[in-house]
Amino acid sequence: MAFSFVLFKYVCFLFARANFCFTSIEHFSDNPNNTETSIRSRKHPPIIVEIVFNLILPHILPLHSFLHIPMFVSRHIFKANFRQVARSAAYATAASPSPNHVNIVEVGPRDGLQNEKSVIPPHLKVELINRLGKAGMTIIESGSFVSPKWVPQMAGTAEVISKMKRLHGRHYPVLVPNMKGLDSLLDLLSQYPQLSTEPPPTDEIAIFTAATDAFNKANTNCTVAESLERLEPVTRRALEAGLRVRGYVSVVIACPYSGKVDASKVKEVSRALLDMGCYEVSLGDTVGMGNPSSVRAMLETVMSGNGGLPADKLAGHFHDTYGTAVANVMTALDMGIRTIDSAVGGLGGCPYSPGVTGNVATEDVMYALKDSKYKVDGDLEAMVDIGEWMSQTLGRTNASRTGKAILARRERERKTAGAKL
Ligand SMILES: CC(C)(COP(=O)([O-])OP(=O)([O-])OC[C@H]1O[C@@H](n2cnc3c(N)ncnc32)[C@H](O)[C@@H]1OP(=O)([O-])[O-])[C@@H](O)C(=O)NCCC(=O)NCCSC(=O)C[C@@](C)(O)CC(=O)[O-]
Repeated sequence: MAFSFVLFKYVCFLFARANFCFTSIEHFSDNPNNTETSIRSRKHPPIIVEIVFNLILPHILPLHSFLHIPMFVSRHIFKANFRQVARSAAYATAASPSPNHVNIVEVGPRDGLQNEKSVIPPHLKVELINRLGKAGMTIIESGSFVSPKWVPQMAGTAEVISKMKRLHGRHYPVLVPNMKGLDSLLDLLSQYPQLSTEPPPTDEIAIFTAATDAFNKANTNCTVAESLERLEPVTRRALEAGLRVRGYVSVVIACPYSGKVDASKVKEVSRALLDMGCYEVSLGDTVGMGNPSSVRAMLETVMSGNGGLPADKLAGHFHDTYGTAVANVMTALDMGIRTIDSAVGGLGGCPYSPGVTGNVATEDVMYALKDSKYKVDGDLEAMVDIGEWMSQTLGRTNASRTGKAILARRERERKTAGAKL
């Protein structure tokens, strides 16, 4: 009997300690500069469980009880404060090991596939994401919680992100256009046990708007101002749920409906997204008409003058319609930007920009930065294999110049080796 009593006391104590550790993780993860722990700490036990285990039981069975009251109080005070901080301060896309480390946001599974003619089965998307993770991609945009009536290719995202292999320390953002999309995502996340050692399906959403009303109406059926109004509560709720929020501004150079874009509008919309709580804004040359000179001019306007945005809050997102995407990436890097969106095999297009070709190929970016002062994560040879596999599977031409060159080199080497035998 006495033994059982002591055992019970220790179980209570251990539970309280575990709860305290868990609380500490949550405080830490709410620190916006920490990107690693947030995935394990979206929720905490119901308050009644805490009261029983942290306050009542330790007093009935007084063991380290002096610790529990301050723990309980601090937990509930700090929780609110850290959330405030999270909203206004900044995450980094990833903790960059050096000032010349370039973060690649691999957008192939989302931006790359959303414009395919046929609907791609979830298992194929899962396979693509798994291969990209294995090849060392650290941020993989994995799908969209948008209306399947608008973008049928993104249907099944919940299944994809539930089934893909989630690697620790990686991020798998998904696009969310409105509260309905966020509701669906949060519903899914609520099914994952809070103390699981498995990362949840995602810890990040991306919201999107544009620099022109015409494009935004075609893309999301509302003006830019209306979209910002719609996205503010979505962002707030996502941050409260412990998710990272990234923003996109489309058509930063040219709009397929209204022509040349005023860069000061790009600056204004980007600022609005950062003020809302986005940790970073990706500037999309959606139609791929930019060249180094227009990209530089746009970035100069966005980054300088009154309310200029810092380079570490911006990312470059270039489509390759005119073959200038790699040059535009180099221009953005030269201007201090260190996050680039790209898609394996140069997959992509945009459903609301007819004629637009894919994103800059990840392989081409990796090759362009090889032996330079810039460093990127990932295995180029493995990415070439993935780009070729995906292109063949989709029955499309591999759009990566580097991919094709490396495949040709391998073929030559294979023939030379065969001839020697
Ligand atoms: C924003 C809406 C929904 C407005 O579309 P809407 O028609 O105005 O919305 P609604 O609220 O009237 O709803 C219409 C129907 O959609 C449903 N619905 C509504 N929301 C959702 C949702 N989240 N998930 C699932 N279903 C949804 C809703 O329930 C309803 O269903 P019904 O009653 O008719 O059966 C729509 O315009 C939309 O989904 N647009 C998404 C477009 C898109 O995904 N574009 C591509 C991504 S952006 C991009 O590629 C650019 C980027 C980021 O890569 C950067 C660059 O290159 O520039």
